[in-house]
Amino acid sequence: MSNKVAIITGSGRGIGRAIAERLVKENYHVAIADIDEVTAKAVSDGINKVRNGFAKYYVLDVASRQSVFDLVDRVVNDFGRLDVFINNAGIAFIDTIVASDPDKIERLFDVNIKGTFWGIQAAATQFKKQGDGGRIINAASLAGVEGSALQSAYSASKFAIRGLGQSAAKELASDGITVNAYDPGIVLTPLRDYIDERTAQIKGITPAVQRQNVVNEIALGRPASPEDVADVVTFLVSESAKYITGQSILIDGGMRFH
Ligand SMILES: NC(=O)C1=CN([C@@H]2O[C@H](COP(=O)(O)OP(=O)(O)OC[C@H]3O[C@@H](n4cnc5c(N)ncnc54)[C@H](O)[C@@H]3O)[C@@H](O)[C@H]2O)C=CC1
Ligand SMILES: CC(=O)C(C)=O
Repeated sequence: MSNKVAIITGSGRGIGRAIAERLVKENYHVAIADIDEVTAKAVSDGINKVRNGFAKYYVLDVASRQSVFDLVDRVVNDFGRLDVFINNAGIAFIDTIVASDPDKIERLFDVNIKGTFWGIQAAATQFKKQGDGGRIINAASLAGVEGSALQSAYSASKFAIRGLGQSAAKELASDGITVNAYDPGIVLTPLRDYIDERTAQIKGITPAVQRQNVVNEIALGRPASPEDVADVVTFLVSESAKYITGQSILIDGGMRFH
C-alpha cells in the first residue's frame, strides 16, 4: 500500500475528526480510533463515501495500554504500516481545586497523561520495527503552557504531555522519529461547550457571557475552528516539518489566560 497511514485517537468528533478528514485530503489512510463506536463509525463511513477504503474505525479506551498496542497491531494488519500517530483523545472536567473529585482526577490523568504515554510507546515500538522513522503528534493545550483557574487537573495533565513529548523527542530522534504537540486555545467543539457551561455554572453567569468573556481575550477576535487546528497538524506531518521536533505550537489566536 503506497499511501501513508495515520492513527488519530479521539477522532469520532471535534478536533480529531477534522484532523482525520484533512489527512485523507493529503492522501493518508486514517484509523478513526475512539471510545465512542457510534461517532467513530459515522466519521469513517463519511470518509469512505468520498474516498472508499481510506478510513477504518477502531473502538478503544486510550487509558488501556494493551488496547493502544492492539490498536497499532490492528492498523498495521489492515493498512500495511504506520507513519503518523496522533494522541488527540483527551477529557476535561471543570471544578475548584478544593472540590475536585479524586476519581475524576485519576480518570483524567489516566486518559490524558497515561493514554498519551501508551500512544508514544506503541507508535515508537512500531516505528523502530519499520526502521524508517515516523511522526508522533500530541494534543496539549494553552492550558498546558499557562495554568488556568477551575482547570487544575486538566492543566496539569497538559503540562505533563508537553514534558513527556519533549523527553520522547530527545530519546527517539536517533530513530528518525519526531515528536511534537499542538496547543490550542479556544476551539469550538463539544468539549469547549462543556467547559463554558460548567465554568459559567460555577461563576454564576450564563454560558453565553462566559463564552464572550473568553473570546474577548483572543487577539484575532474569534475562537479557532477544528479545521484551524487540522491545518497546523497537517504542517507537522508534512515533509516541510521533517527538521522540527520537541516543539509545541500555540494555536490560540494571540490569547493568554488572565
Ligand atoms: N476544544 C478546545 O478548546 C481544546 C481542546 N484541546 C485538546 O484537543 C483534544 C481534542 O479536543 P476536542 O476535540 O475539543 O474534544 P471532544 O470532547 O470534542 O472530542 C474528544 C474525542 O475523544 C474521544 N475520547 C474521549 N476519551 C477517550 C478515551 N479514553 N479513549 C478514546 N477516545 C476518547 C471522545 O469520544 C471524543 O470523540 C483533547 O486532547 C483536548 O484536551 C486542547 C485545547 C483546547
Ligand atoms: C479545553 C482547553 O484546553 C482550553 C484551553 O480551554
